Amino acid sequence: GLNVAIPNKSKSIKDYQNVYNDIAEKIREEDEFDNYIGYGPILVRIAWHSSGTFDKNNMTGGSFGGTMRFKKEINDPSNAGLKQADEFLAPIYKKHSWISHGDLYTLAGVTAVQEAQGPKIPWRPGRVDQPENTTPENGRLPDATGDSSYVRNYFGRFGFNDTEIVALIGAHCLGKTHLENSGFEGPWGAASNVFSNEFFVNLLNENWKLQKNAAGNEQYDSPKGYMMLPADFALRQDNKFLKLVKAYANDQDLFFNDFAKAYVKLLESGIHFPADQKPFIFKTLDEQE
Ligand code: HEM
Ligand SMILES: NC(=O)CCn1cnc2ccccc21
Repeated sequence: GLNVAIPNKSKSIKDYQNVYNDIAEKIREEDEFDNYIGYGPILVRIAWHSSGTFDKNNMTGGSFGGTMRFKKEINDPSNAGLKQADEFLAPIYKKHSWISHGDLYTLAGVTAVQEAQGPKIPWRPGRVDQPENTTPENGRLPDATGDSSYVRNYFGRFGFNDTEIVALIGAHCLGKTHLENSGFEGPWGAASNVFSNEFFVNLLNENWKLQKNAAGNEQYDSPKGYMMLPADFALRQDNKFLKLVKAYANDQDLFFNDFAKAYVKLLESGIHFPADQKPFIFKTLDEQE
């Protein structure tokens, strides 16, 4: 059924900014993680994967219940590598255990985008931890080998349109694929921890070659050592997606605005918030110097 947010009346934006700051400082502190990419990208991924189990057809899954904390969900093969994000957040939860896990995972994803110089992501608390038996079954996250109709159909389960789909996948400007996690590898070039429209610029401008990687999976590789998943490349292979890819490659502000809106919609999928609950917009560490 529909999940109704229950904001903690005793907590203000100050309390949540403190959690944001602890996450942001820990990201800065532990900068050597994953060959100096840092924890930002996998915090974005755990926020997306905890939300990405939502299914509007039966109103199950999504970020509300914080079920990523349970073995069944974190051990989903689609979540390979995300235990490191969960372990990163454990001391944050220990210090602020008044927060729900659903709010913590999504707030971490907001913090990571903003601290990577990305757009401001308005965020609302009120997710309530649900018991282990509400954990959705494995297999609700997308397949990296999908084509454009697979991708459009997959995100249709959330009610996302083409603009929201292309904008969201632009988060692949962050981090990298790891053979041991997903069976895809790269980029060998400097994977980025700065949020930008580079994913779209590379997708359009690089000289891509489809080839088998060391795990025997096909991926697109470029002479500069960049890579794209088949599901990434699918955005070039559909006219409506391609139009959006070009728009974002040529206008980073447009990408930032559309990404912020779609990311909020993703992180809040399946949740009803009180009409009068205004979102919080957090300051970055740099803005609080
Ligand atoms: C068609 C949809 C998508 C597919 C098939 C997909 C697939 C993947 C795969 C296979 C990886 C590599 C994981 C690893 O090997 O460590 C990855 C990483 C990542 N994904 Fe996606 N993804 C999709 C959509 C999204 C969305 C909507 C977001 C966020 C809004 C996102 C954010 C990320 C980030 C930040 C990483 C890098 C993680 C790291 O550096 O460890 N992805 N994705
Ligand atoms: N800069 C790169 O070539 C890596 C970009 N990239 C493409 N698809 C991706 C999927 C996840 C993380 C980074 C990804």
